[in-house]
Amino acid sequence: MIEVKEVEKNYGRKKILKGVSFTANKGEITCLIGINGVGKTTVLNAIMALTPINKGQILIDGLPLDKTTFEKIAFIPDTTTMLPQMTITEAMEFMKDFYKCWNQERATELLAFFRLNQRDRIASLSKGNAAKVNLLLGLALNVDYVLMDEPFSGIDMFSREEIANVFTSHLLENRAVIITTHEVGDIEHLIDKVVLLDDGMVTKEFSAEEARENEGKSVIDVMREVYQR
Ligand SMILES: Nc1ncnc2c1ncn2[C@@H]1O[C@H](COP(=O)(O)OP(=O)(O)OP(=O)(O)O)[C@@H](O)[C@H]1O
Repeated sequence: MIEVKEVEKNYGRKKILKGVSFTANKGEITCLIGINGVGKTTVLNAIMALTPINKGQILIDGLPLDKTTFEKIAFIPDTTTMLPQMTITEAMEFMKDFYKCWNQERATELLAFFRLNQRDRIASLSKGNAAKVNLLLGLALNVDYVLMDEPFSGIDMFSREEIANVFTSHLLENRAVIITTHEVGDIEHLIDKVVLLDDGMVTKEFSAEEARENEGKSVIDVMREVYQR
């Protein structure tokens, strides 16, 4: 389980996170939602210890962040992290050399899943295929926790559908996934838990299924109520 407890984060004098708390469990997809600049990426960066927090605590399987906890988490950013001249094969080889938990079999499966050509160079990829390569490189790691920052950003409808299919595949089974997205409609039916952020705080945390079944509300309906839009 990932536990984010009363996390506060300032950039200079600006308070970005003002006591954010939520949990993400294995076998569940937790979706962090909020308007531009509310701090969604900051939360993911804090979980990866890419940015220090000012207050609060983040626990992975009950333990504070350290070298061993990083081996349990894959971070899938919304930008390409590989060198543009690399081919997809070279990017995969780089990951294999760098991470002990690289799973080549799963990488090969993901190549086929996303119908990618491993000889293509990173620089030549469309935005949709670049996002799929990011997902491939992250999901091929044998880790329990996966953080995805805006995997659907700027991507056409068909690629978004292909990416959404990964959520119902065995590739995410038994993992805890935290995703940030503005394209809620694409994965609304796949989300287990929703964490709504506003003004540096969690304004609502709810089960998407319970909202659907008990109140007949979609995630977007609940968002409209909370944000009064
Ligand atoms: N390294 C940094 N230095 C200073 N301010 C930063 C830094 N990183 C982020 N911020 C600020 O922190 C706030 C939250 O940024 P963050 O990227 O976490 O928001 P977000 O919710 O992910 O936004 P978006 O939906 O646009 O991706 C923004 O006001 C941003 O300008």
